[in-house]
Amino acid sequence: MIRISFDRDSAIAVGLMSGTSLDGVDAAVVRIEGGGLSAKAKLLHAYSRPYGDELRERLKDLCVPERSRVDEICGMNALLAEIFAEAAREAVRQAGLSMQDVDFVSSHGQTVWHIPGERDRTGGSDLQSRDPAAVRSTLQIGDLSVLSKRLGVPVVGDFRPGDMAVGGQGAPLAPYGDLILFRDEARGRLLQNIGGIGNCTALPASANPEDVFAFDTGPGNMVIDQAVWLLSGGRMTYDAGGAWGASGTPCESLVDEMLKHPFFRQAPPKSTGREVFGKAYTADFVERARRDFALSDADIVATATAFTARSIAQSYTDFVFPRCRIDEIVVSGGGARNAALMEMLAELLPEQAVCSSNEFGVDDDAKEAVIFALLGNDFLRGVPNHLPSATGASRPTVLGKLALP
Ligand SMILES: Nc1ncnc2c1ncn2[C@@H]1O[C@H](COP(=O)(O)OP(=O)(O)OP(=O)(O)O)[C@@H](O)[C@H]1O
Ligand SMILES: CC(=O)N[C@H]1[C@@H]2OC[C@@H](O2)[C@@H](O)[C@@H]1O[C@H](C)C(=O)O
Repeated sequence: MIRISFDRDSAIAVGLMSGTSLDGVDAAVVRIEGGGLSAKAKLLHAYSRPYGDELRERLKDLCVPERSRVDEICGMNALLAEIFAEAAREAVRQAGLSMQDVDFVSSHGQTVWHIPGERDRTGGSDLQSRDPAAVRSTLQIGDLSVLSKRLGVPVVGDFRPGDMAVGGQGAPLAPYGDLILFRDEARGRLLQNIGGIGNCTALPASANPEDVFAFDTGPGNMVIDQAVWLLSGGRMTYDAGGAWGASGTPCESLVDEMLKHPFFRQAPPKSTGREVFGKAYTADFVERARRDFALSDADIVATATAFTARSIAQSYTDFVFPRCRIDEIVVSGGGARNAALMEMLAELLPEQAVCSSNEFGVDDDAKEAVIFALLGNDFLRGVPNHLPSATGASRPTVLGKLALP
C-alpha cells in the first residue's frame, strides 16, 4: 500500500463544497490538529462565491439527461475547477494568509449525477450488456489536477466513488465529520443540513462510529428555490428569509399527497438528489397546485416550505426517534436562514430544542466545507474517512484521490 507521508500534527487546509442547491461554492479555511475521530478543526475564515444566473442555469441543465451535453460536461469540469481555484485563493487572502501557508485543498466538487444503488441488473454477470444508466455510480466535476496546478498545493477530492466501490451509496459523507465536530457524552444530537437536499445525522449520546446513522430526508431548499424561480419568472432564486412562504398558507392536503412519494417510505440508508426532486418534479408540483388546488403564488411557496418541513419531521418520527433519544436538533445549511421553514420545524418538533450550528461555533454555511477539509486531512493520513453505518459500505476504507501541483 502507498501511504502518503503526512507527519505534521497541524495543517492549514481549504475545504471546498459546491452543493446541490447550485447557489455557489463555499470555501472554508481551517486549521486542523491531528486526525481521525480525535481531530480538532478551527474555522479561520469562511467565504462563499455565488454563481451567476447563467452559470446556475447551465449547471442545472447539465443535471437533466434530456438537456445535458457531453461536450459541456467535459468543459464544465475544467471551468468549475478554475472557479473553485479563484474561490480558494480569495478565501485564503481574506483569512490573512497566502497559498504558501496552505498545506492542502480538499474539494467535494459538483455532483452532476448520482446513482446510489443498482436499479437494474439486466445483463446479470455479463458486464458488457449491462445498462450503464443503472449502474451504481456518481460523478462530481471540478477537475482536481486543474485546481492543484492553479493553486500550487496538493488537492484531495473525488471522495464518493471509493465508498460505492465497497458497496456504499457514496453518500452521505458528512456524518463522519458530524461525529468529529458534534459528538456529546450526555446529549443526543440530530444534525440537520438543509442545502439543496436535506440530510440528517443522528448522534446518540456518547456515540461510537457504529452507533451513528444518517440519511437524506428529501428536498432541502431545492423545491422551494425552483418554485420561487418559476413563480417570479426567473427574477428570484430563493425565498430570502422565508418571507414569501410566510405570507401564504400551506395546502396540507397537497403536502399529504407529496409525502406519499416512495422515497419517504424507503428505510435508511438512503440518498437522493436533483435526479428526483429537481426541475421536472417542481414544474409538476406547481402545475398541480394551480390546476387542482387553485393555489396563489404565496400559497405555493408556503406549500413547498411545509413539504420540506414535514418531510424532515416525518423522517425523524419514522426512522430516528424509534432508535435513539434526541435532545437537540442542530440545523446547518442555507435553509437555517429561512425563518418560515425554521418556525415550521420548531412547531413540528416540540420535544426537542431546534437551534443553528452557529450556536456551536460552526458557521451554518461553512459546515460542509469544514467537513470536506477533515475528509482530505484523513485521506492524507491514510485514515478511513467515512461511516459505513451511514453509507451502507461493506467496510471502512480511505476515500479520495490526490492531485499534485
Ligand atoms: N437568507 C436566506 N433565506 C432563505 N433561504 C436561504 C438564505 N440563504 C440561503 N438560503 C437557501 O440555502 C440554499 C443554499 O444552501 P447551501 O449552501 O447549504 O446548499 P448546498 O451546500 O448547495 O446544498 P447541499 O448541502 O444539498 O449539497 C439556497 O439555495 C437558498 O435556498
Ligand atoms: C451525491 C451528492 O452530492 N449528495 C449530496 C447532496 O447534498 C446533500 C445530500 O445530497 C447529501 O447526500 C450529499 O452531500 C453531503 C455533503 C453528504 O454527503 O453528506
